[in-house]
Amino acid sequence: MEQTYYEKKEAGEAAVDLIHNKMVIGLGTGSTVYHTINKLGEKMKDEKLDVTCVSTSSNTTEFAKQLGIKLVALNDVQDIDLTIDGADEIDGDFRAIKGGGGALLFEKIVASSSRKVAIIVDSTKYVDTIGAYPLPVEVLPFGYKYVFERMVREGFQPNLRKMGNDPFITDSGNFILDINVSNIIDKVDTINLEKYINNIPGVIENGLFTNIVDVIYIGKKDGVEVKNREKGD
Ligand SMILES: O=C[C@H](O)[C@H](O)[C@H](O)COP(=O)(O)O
Repeated sequence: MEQTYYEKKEAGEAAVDLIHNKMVIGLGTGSTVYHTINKLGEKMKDEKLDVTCVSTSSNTTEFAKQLGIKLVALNDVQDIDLTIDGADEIDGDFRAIKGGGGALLFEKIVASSSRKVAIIVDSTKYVDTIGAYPLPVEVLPFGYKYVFERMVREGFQPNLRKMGNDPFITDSGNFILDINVSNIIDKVDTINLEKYINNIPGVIENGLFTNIVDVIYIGKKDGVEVKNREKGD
């Protein structure tokens, strides 16, 4: 088994231990959460676990349905007990970059609605400082060129994400600009950067998750390391 795959599986499955009967669970998106969803499906059958889930993407919805996992719309729950999701990068300050798969908008809304957020990653994604991974920014197709040009002027070196020859379209019908924040991430307050980008007219959301993550599960070759955020951080 490839090392990264193994680490994703270990981390994804370990986080299922956080799920208990009658909980409302936010299910993230991607190849790491795939293992969480799969394991949850098994646990629901084996232990007759009764949980209700909220999905963050059409892909996750499809997979969870195949496993018979009970899904409800976010608007139909009071709040979410726990969300489990992957990330493209995360650091020791519990700052993450998400959206490599294009699901950042629903992921951020679901994570923001959750009492607890667990991020599951393989060891390559746990870094000293986030920023090497391009930051996904979801933009409205209307006038996206304005946002693009502004990003160029401000040194963010944007790339319009493509699917073949066409723009990649998110589940909400928007485009994604992948921008470079590697030069500034250490020079600015990332909470302000997250807000600054979202304040540009036409930007819907960006993949910086600066003040949301409570616990990180890192898959490693010799097991899973769990890092809990200190209260008050
Ligand atoms: O849009 C996608 C999400 O933010 C994913 O959670 C993130 O890209 C990590 O995905 P994966 O677990 O497939 O590496």
